[in-house]
Amino acid sequence: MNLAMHRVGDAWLSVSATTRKPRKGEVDGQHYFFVSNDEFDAMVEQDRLLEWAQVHANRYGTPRETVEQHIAAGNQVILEIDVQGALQVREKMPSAKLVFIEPPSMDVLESRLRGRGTEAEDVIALRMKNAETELALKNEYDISFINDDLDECADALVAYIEQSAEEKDE
Ligand SMILES: Nc1ncnc2c1ncn2[C@@H]1O[C@H](COP(=O)(O)OP(=O)(O)OP(=O)(O)O)[C@@H](O)[C@H]1O
Ligand SMILES: Nc1nc2c(ncn2[C@@H]2O[C@H](COP(=O)(O)O)[C@@H](O)[C@H]2O)c(=O)[nH]1
Repeated sequence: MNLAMHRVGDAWLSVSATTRKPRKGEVDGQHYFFVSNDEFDAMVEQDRLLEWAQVHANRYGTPRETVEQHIAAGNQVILEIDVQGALQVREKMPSAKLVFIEPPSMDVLESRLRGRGTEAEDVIALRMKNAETELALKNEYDISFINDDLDECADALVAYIEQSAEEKDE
């Protein structure tokens, strides 16, 4: 696996490994590293994942090596991960900032998931149930933003990342 991260402004976004099958248009190494169950098992056994979790019936994990290299170089790293993974990262890296991105309402989330047209009904139901569980853990996070207008939410996130970087440098 050729480990990669994407540059996002001044920060770096980690590409996760997953056992989920690619959706139409998803590219291996760009959206995720799409791996088999055996390959994921090997990454766990070799301690090559900073965190990992079973999310909506598949496994997802953050490759440790590139994240640690970027942090050692003084870069900011963004992980787009579920609540189980976020709490594992906080244990291992107490200075990590946890940002919860929440939908404007459960109805909006459901209509967005349906609108994507990539999940079967049973998977949409599972994602909705898990969203309730995740929302219940929102107070564990450092801050939360409502993802109503995408650009506004992205701007709020970028401003928080920049503010966190300034506080770290002080
Ligand atoms: N602000 C927004 N406005 C309109 N559509 C959005 C917005 N944010 C996300 N979407 C769309 O909603 C759908 C679900 O996105 P989301 O990232 O929440 O899904 P997910 O990755 O399945 O969920 P999760 O990360 O919580 O498991 C996608 O099709 C996405 O493009
Ligand atoms: N714990 C982790 N969760 C991750 C990781 N990469 C993604 N995710 C989360 O999985 C769900 C579903 O993603 P999808 O692409 O199938 O819609 C979502 O909540 C992601 O945040 C990871 O490396 N670790």
